[in-house]
Amino acid sequence: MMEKERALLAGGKRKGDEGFESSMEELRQLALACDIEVVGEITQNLERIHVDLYFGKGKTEELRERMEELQADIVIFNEELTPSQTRNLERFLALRVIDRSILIMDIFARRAKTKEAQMQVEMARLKYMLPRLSGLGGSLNRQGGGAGLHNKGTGETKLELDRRKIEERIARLERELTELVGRRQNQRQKREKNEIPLAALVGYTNAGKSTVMNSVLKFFNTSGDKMVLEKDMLFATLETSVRKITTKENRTFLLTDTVGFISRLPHHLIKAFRSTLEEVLMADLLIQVVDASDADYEKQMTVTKETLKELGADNIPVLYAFNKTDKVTEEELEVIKKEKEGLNCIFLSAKKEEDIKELIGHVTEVLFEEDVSLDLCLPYKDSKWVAFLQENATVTSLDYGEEEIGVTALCRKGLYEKYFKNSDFKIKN
Ligand SMILES: Nc1nc2c(ncn2[C@@H]2O[C@H](COP(=O)(O)OP(=O)(O)OP(=O)(O)O)[C@@H](O)[C@H]2O)c(=O)[nH]1
Ligand SMILES: [Mg+2]
Repeated sequence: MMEKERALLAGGKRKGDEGFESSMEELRQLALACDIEVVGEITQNLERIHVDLYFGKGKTEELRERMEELQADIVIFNEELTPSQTRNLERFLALRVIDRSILIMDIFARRAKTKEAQMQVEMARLKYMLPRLSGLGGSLNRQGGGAGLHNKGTGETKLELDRRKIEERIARLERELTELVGRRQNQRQKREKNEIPLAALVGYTNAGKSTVMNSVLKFFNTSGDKMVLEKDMLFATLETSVRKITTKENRTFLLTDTVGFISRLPHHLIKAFRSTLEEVLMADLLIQVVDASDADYEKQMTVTKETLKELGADNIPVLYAFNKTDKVTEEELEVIKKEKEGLNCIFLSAKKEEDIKELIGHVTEVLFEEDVSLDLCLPYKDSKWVAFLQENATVTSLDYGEEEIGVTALCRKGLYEKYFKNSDFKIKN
């Protein structure tokens, strides 16, 4: 078996950064998920980040000593380092220096299963690498006899070549991704035409989105749609999956499971996954799943809110689903309830049938609140509209008369306006 890399974690705490300790713990989890052994941690209260080495000189010296002492192979910083910080630190420590972004991208790369997710991760990694290439170039130059970074040596030529190759690869990935996304948008347009409402499960990684999705499938679906992966690990889900849900009242909507968010998500990754998360932008309702049993749930809600904003999804109504209530005491629950008074929220355990039913009750209430009730008399030549309504609305009664078919149905406002409002149909009420 290959020996695991031994890592020292490093982080600087800025004034007022309440979530610092938990983000260090999260960094540890991220390292574990990358099969890295964490041998120690070094932190400091920082007034400001130093441009050249992240920490000040003294602390960096201490870092070097600690690494030697613990026989660490790498150091992992808790936030994204600039290309020059990485370069300077690697020179100073003579060891590999990585950061939180690399870990997250590495995990995404391991978990990506679909072609699209793999391409997105590759693109994020290449974009991260591009400005950092000169680091590699630097070492090439050193091999070539200590030439400086800006000298036109053989190293520089090689560097240019590498850079061009990467740029070409990025351009190609971008083209292919645009094509894929275009294809998906077509599917989406079809859906829009049908006016089936869409609710998206969003939230922090490991909050229980996929578990909620599976429970909904279990308790509401008869068509045996495929379950999604739920697991106690960071970023279990990397692609969005959409499933059709039909309630007892015969109301149909789409539910989508999405990639989880995390604090300090690498910027390139957000951009790369934006197309996947476009499902979220299309949603009529966001169900934000919150792990109520996590001491950091507040912070996680803030991060989710910020990420949604960055994606441009901050104008969609949100239903907050405080999950894992089976893991918290009555008292703790009361505190959260008081704290969140006034928010549109619901408390549940994803594993309890009655809770899931209540959740779906709320969801349908929001999704169908603007429904219009239709009462139509259709001549037999227009009977195809019966099938249309059966497919796209909730038909509540059908009456086959001698000349006409009487149909009553609940349909979405958009559907009503598009097909029925200004039509020649005889509308009863
Ligand atoms: N006790 C308890 N555990 C839960 C509940 N909901 C989810 N879990 C557990 O929490 C872990 C994470 O669940 P997932 O559904 O995979 O979380 P996720 O939000 O989809 O996570 P990512 O896909 O990584 O973003 C799993 O081990 C679940 O079994 C709940 O209501 N109660
Ligand atoms: Mg998931």
